[in-house]
Amino acid sequence: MSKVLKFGGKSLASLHQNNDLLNIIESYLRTSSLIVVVSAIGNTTDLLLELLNKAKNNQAYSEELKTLKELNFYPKIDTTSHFQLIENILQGVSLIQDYSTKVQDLLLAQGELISSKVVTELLTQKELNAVFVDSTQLIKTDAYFSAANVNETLTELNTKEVFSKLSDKKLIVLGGFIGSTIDGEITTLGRNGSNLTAALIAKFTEVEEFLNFTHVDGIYTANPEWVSSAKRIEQLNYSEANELATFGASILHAKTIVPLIEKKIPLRILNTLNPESTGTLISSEPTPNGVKSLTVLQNVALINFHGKGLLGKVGVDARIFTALAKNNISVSVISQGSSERGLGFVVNANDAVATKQILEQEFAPDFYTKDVENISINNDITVVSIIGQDLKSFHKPYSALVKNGIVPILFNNSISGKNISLIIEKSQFKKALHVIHGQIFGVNKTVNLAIVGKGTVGSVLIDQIIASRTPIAERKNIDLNIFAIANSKSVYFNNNGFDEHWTTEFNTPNPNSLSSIIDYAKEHHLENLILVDNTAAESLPKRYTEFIDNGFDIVSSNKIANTLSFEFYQNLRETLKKNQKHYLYETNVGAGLPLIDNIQLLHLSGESITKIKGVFSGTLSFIFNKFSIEEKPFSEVLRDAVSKGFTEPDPRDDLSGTDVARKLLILARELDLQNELEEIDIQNLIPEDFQSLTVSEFLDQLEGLNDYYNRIKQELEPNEVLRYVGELSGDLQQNKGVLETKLIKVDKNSPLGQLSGSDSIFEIYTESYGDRPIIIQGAGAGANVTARGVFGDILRLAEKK
Ligand SMILES: Nc1ncnc2c1ncn2[C@@H]1O[C@H](COP(=O)(O)OP(=O)(O)O)[C@@H](O)[C@H]1O
Ligand SMILES: N[C@@H](CC(=O)OP(=O)(O)O)C(=O)O
Repeated sequence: MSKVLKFGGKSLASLHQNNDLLNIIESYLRTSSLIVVVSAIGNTTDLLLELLNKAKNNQAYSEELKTLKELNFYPKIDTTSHFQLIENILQGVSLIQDYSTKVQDLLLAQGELISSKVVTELLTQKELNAVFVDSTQLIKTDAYFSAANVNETLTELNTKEVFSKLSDKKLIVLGGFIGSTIDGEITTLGRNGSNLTAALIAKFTEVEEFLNFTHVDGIYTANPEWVSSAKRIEQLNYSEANELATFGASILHAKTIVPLIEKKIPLRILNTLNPESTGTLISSEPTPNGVKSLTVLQNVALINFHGKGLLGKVGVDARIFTALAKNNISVSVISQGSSERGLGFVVNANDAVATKQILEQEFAPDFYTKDVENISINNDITVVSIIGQDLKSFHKPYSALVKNGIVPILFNNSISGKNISLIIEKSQFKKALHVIHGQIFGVNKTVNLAIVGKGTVGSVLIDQIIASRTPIAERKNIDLNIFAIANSKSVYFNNNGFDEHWTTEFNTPNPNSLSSIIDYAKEHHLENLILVDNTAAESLPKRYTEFIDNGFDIVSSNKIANTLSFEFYQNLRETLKKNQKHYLYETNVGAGLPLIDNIQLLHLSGESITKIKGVFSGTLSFIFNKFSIEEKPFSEVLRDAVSKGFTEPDPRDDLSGTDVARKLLILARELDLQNELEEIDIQNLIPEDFQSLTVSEFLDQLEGLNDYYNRIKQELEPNEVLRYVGELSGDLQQNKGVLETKLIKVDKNSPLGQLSGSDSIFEIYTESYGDRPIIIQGAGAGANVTARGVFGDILRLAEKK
C-alpha cells in the first residue's frame, strides 16, 4: 500500500509556524508507504523570477534576496550551495543584462531542490527516516526550457529503476516541477508543474492514491479568491477535472489528470491547514451532469487572422497549426467564421508575438497577393470557461452577461458539448465570473444597489431592504446588497453591503460625485446594478443615461425624469432600449398603489383609455376631505396637515398644483401622449399675494387664506364636497391630450366624494368598461407606502436579472 502526497508552496510556508505538514505525513505513514512531492516553499518561485528580472534590469535586489533566504531558512539545514548558485547566476545575469529560459530554469529549480532537502531533513529530525531523491535525475524532458515536455518512456524507466532500489524505504521525498534533458540540463515543467511530477510518479509507481495538499478545502465552483460564494465540489470525474485543469483552474496543472487515467489512480485535493475537510475526489466514478465549475485563463492573447482571399481555399488551417506546432506553440480556443475567411484563436501571451511572426512568415506569399490581409494580437483578454455547460441551457448565463453589459468577444464549445469558453475583456472577467456563477449555481444572485437620497423615503427604504435581506435571500436566492448610499453632500460605500448600523458607518465620507458610484461599481466588478433615486431634485435624473450606459437599471420615486421635456423622456427610453435596461417608477403616481403597472398593461393590451380622473395628491386629499365637511377654518386644517407631516416643508408646493400636474403628465405619457408640463392647465390654489412670501411668513399668515377658501366653500350645495382633481381627456388617439388640474365640487355620494383621510383615487375610463370606470383607491402618500412601492420595483427588477 503506498500513496503519493504532494504539498504546495503555501503548505510548505506554514512549516515556519507549525508542524501540521509533518504530522500529516507521520499519520499517513502509519498505514502506508509514502512518496512525498514538494513544491518550492511559499512564493519562492515568484521571488526567484523577480530577482532574475531585477538582475537583468541592473536593479538592486538585496532586499528580495534577503526575503528569499528568510523564507527558505530552517535551523541546522544547510542550503549554502544552492544560495551560492543563485547568487552566482544573478551576478552573471546583471553583468550581461540578459538571460535565457535555460538559465531561468536552473535558477527556479533551486526552489524545489531546497524545499525537498528541507522537508527530508525535518522528517529525519522527527526520526521518520526519510530518503531524498533528486527528481532532476528521474524526470527526463525535452529542451523546451520553462515549459518542458516530459519524456514518459525514459522517466518511467528511471523511476522504476530508482524506486526498485528503494523498495525497503517507506518514506521518499522529492521536488516537483523540475527535470532535466538527456544532456543533464535542468528544466522546469511550467508553473504549478509539481502536480504533474506527482501525477507521473503516482502512475509509474502505481500507488493506490494521490493526495494533493494545498491551502484551500478542495476544488470550488470558481476560484474562491474571486468568487466568495463559490462552493466546494465533492467529486469530479477525470474528464471534468481535465477540462478544469486545461482551462485554467490553477489549483491543478493542465497535464495533471491524464497520467492518472490509465491506472485509474484516484486524486484527492485536501487542505493542509484544515484536516477536517474531505476535499474533492477526482476519480473514474461517474458524476451527475451539469455545470461543475468556472475557470479563467489569464496571460493569454487572441490572435486574429484575417484574409478574404482565402475563402474556400483548402489547407489554410493546416498551414496555420502546422507552423505553430513546429514552434511548440499550443492553441487553446479556436473560432472560425464561415462566410468570410477569419480565424480567431487563443495562445499563451508570451507566445503572441512569436505567433504573429511565424504566421507572417508562413503566409508571406499570401500577404503579397492580398489573400491574407491582417494578423493582429489582442492582449486585453481572458478566457472564462464554464465546465460542464451544454448549449441547451447556455442562453441563461449568456443573457445574464449581456444584461450586465458584458458581451463576449468570441465563444465556442467543446466537441463533447460539455464546456463553453468565452473570450472576455480582461477588465470584465471578475464581474463575468460573478454574473455567471450567480446565474448557474443558484446560490444567491447578488443585486447591487446604489441608493441616492436618504431623506424620509430613502431612509425608510434602506431600513426595509436591510430588514428583508436575509428572508429574500432565503426565499428568492437574491442578495440585495446596498453598496452605496448618497445624499446631496456625500456618498458612502460598503462593498459587502450596509447593515442595520448604516447610519453610523459614515465615518469617511467621499465627496459626493455621482460618477464615483459608477467608478466604484467598475472598480469592484459589481454586477446586477440598480440605481435607486429617492431625491426630488433635477440633478440626478439628468444623469440617468450615464448610469444606464454604465450598466445600471433605474428605480425612482423621483418624478422629474418623466416630466422634463418630451425629448428628454424619449431619449431616456432610447438609451434604455439600446442598453437593454429598465426604469421602474411605480411610486411616481399614487405612491404604493399599483397604478402605472395597470395603466401600462391596459394600454399595451390595446384597451383604449378614454379618460383618467382622480385625486392624485394625498396631501390635497386630506385637506379638502376635512375642509369640506368639518366646521373648521382652512388655516386650521392646513396647520393640522403640516403638523402631521403630510405636506411638503413649504405647503405651497402642494397647493400650487404642480405636483398633481406632474403626475397627470406621467400618466398621459404612459398613453403615448406627447404633452409637455407647460401645456397643462393648472389651478394654483395659492392666492396671488401669498405667492412671493417666504416659507415662515407664509406659515405665520395662514389665517389670511381663510376668506378665500370660505368663499369657495360657500358655493357648495349641501350634498357637495370639494376635491382637487387631475383630469386627462380629449381625443386620446391623437398624440396630445387635454390635461388639467382643478378644484371641483362633487356629489358627496360619488366615488370621488366618498374619499376620506389622505387616500388617493384614480378613475380609469376605457372603451370596454364604458362609463363604469376601473377604480384604484387607497393610501397614496406617506414614506412607508412609497418606500414599499420603491422596494417592489427593486424586487421586480432583481427577479428579471
Ligand atoms: N476552482 C478552484 N477551486 C479552488 N481553488 C482554485 C480554483 N481555481 C483556482 N484556484 C486557486 O488555486 C489556489 C491553489 O493552488 P496553488 O496556489 O497552486 O496551490 P499550491 O501552491 O498549494 O499547489 C487557490 O489559492 C485558489 O485561489
Ligand atoms: N513552485 C512552482 C511549482 C508548483 O507547482 O508550485 P505550487 O504547487 O505551489 O503551485 C510554481 O510556483 O509554479
